[in-house]
Amino acid sequence: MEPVVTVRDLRMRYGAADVLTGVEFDVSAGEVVCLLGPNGAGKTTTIEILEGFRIRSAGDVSVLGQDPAHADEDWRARTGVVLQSWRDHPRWTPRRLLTQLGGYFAPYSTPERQRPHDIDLLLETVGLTQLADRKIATLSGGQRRRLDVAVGIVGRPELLFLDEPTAGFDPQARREFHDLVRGLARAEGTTILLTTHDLDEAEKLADRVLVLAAGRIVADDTVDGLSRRLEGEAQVRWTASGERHHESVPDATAFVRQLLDELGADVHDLEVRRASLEDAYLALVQQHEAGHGEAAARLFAEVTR
Ligand SMILES: Nc1ncnc2c1ncn2[C@@H]1O[C@H](COP(=O)(O)OP(=O)(O)OP(=O)(O)O)[C@@H](O)[C@H]1O
Repeated sequence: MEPVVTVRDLRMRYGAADVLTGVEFDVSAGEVVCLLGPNGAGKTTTIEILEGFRIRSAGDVSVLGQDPAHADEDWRARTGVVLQSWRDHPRWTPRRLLTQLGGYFAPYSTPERQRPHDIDLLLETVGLTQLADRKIATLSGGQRRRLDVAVGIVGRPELLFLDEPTAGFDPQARREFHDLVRGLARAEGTTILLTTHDLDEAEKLADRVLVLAAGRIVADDTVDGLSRRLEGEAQVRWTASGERHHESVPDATAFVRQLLDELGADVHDLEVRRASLEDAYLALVQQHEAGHGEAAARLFAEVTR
C-alpha cells in the first residue's frame, strides 16, 4: 500500500539557521504516529510543511499523493488540522461554528465519505453535547481543545494533523483526549500525525514514534521497540574518594565485581539501574536545551539502534 505521507531529505532553513537537515519518514494509512522531540526541535515546522502552510527549503514531500506546497482544494478537504492555537469565536456556540465550517465541506462529499460529519454525532464524539449551545467564551481550556479537534475533523479527513494537542491539560482531560484520538483512529480509520514533547503521551497514543532532534529523525519505532533496544545497557553509579561517578555498561555484574576488586572499601553509594527509554529521552532533552543537540541526537540514535 502507498504510504499516506512520504518525506525524503526534508530541509528547512530560517535565515542562517538550519532547523531541518534531512528528515525522512513514511506514514501508512490508519497509523497513529507521534513526532516527538524537545522544544524547538522543528516539530511544528515539519508538520506545517506537511499541512501546506509552510514552504520547505528543499527535499521531497508527498501527502495523500500530492505535494502540499502545490496541493488543490480537494486535497485540503481530505486533511484536517488542529493547530497549536486557534483563533477564537467567543460569541459563537460550538454547534453554530461546526455547522458553519462543516458547510464548506459539503461539495467534497463522496459516496464513500459523506462530508461534513453529522454535527450532533460530532459533538457527542468530542464530548461537547451538553455544551453545544453555550457561548465558546464560557468553555474551559480542555473543552475548547475538544472543540479544536471537532473543527479539525468536521470535514471527516482521511489524515489529521494535531500539533501539541494536550498542552495545558490536566491529567483527567489528557486521558479523555487520548481516548478520543484513539477512538477516531479506530472508528473512522483516520491516519493521525501528532506532535508532542512528552514521551508519556507518545507511549499512550502512538502506534509508532519518530524522534526528531538536531534536525533529523534519530529514532523510528514503537515505544516498546525503542525500550527493548535499550535493555542491554545498565547505568552503574558510585562514589569513590568523595567523587560521584557513573558508567553505562552492558554487563553490570562483571563491572561491579571488577570495581570492588580494584577499589574495595573506597566504593560507597553503589547503584545499578537499567537504562530506560525515559532516561535516554530525558538526557536528549536536557542536552538539547544545554545547546549540545547534535551530540545528544547522535548518542540517542546510537543507543536506540
Ligand atoms: N518563522 C520562523 N522564523 C525563524 N525561526 C523560526 C521560525 N519558526 C520557527 N523558528 C525556529 O525554528 C526552530 C524550530 O521551531 P519549531 O516551532 O518548528 O519547533 P518545535 O519542535 O515545534 O518546538 P515546540 O515544541 O517548542 O513547539 C526554533 O529554533 C524556532 O525558534
